Amino acid sequence: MQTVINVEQLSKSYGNLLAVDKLSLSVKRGTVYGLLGANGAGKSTTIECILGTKNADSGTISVLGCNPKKDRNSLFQNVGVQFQEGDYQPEIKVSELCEETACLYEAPADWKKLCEQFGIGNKIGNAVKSLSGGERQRLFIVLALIPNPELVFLDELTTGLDAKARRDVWRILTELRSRGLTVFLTSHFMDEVEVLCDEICILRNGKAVFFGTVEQAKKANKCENFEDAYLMLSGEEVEKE
Ligand SMILES: Nc1ncnc2c1ncn2[C@@H]1O[C@H](COP(=O)(O)OP(=O)(O)OP(=O)(O)O)[C@@H](O)[C@H]1O
Repeated sequence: MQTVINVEQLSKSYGNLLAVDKLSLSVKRGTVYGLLGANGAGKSTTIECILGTKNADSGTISVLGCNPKKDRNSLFQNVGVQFQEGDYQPEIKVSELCEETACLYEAPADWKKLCEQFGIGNKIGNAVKSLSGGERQRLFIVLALIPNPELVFLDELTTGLDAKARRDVWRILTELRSRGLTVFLTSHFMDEVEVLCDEICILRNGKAVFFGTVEQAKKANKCENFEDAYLMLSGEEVEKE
């Protein structure tokens, strides 16, 4: 299977704080990869270094065969990114923001269809700022998918979504994966990780402490429940006696 993301020995510090410590990982095409860890573990910093929006101190990164620092244009066309809060004009409508985004890409997806799929089809005439938190979150996933990307980064995928919206997002992502999309996500919801992720990496204070599948994490820690295994590995809960 083709490798879509390859990270070798990535390190990044902020002053004295080592946020990412010699991290190496690789992601295969058509899979969902979960980067997990407690608040402050280094997930967003890793994603920003992979995207080239932050400078790593050391290490090598390849995304879709490109160097994210040097091949920005080619990556921009093929990679989608979900932002937590967008940088949009205050009065802009959903339709306008989608249209403006679609104009930036050579082969954009049908944004109206995406809005329908994500349950905000009836909101396209509304101002973005008037959307509820969960609706805005869904809009940001739509915006990430408008490029028709080969690879999409979804940071805190379903934070703020209600139960039905989360299930809908899972269903759509599973469908997109079956059509070859590669997904790199972070999530604090272990039920979501269990449903979606083919492989995971758990970070603890910037260091990778586990690579593998959800099943392997459970087995290695003798846990029936993945959240228990995750809490032990991530250091969010003291290990069992
Ligand atoms: N610009 C910055 N300047 C200084 N410290 C930073 C900066 N950005 C992040 N950090 C610190 O680096 C560490 C890793 O942060 P990062 O945002 O990567 O964590 P995270 O795993 O994404 O956390 P969360 O789950 O809360 O989003 C944290 O201790 C954070 O306070």
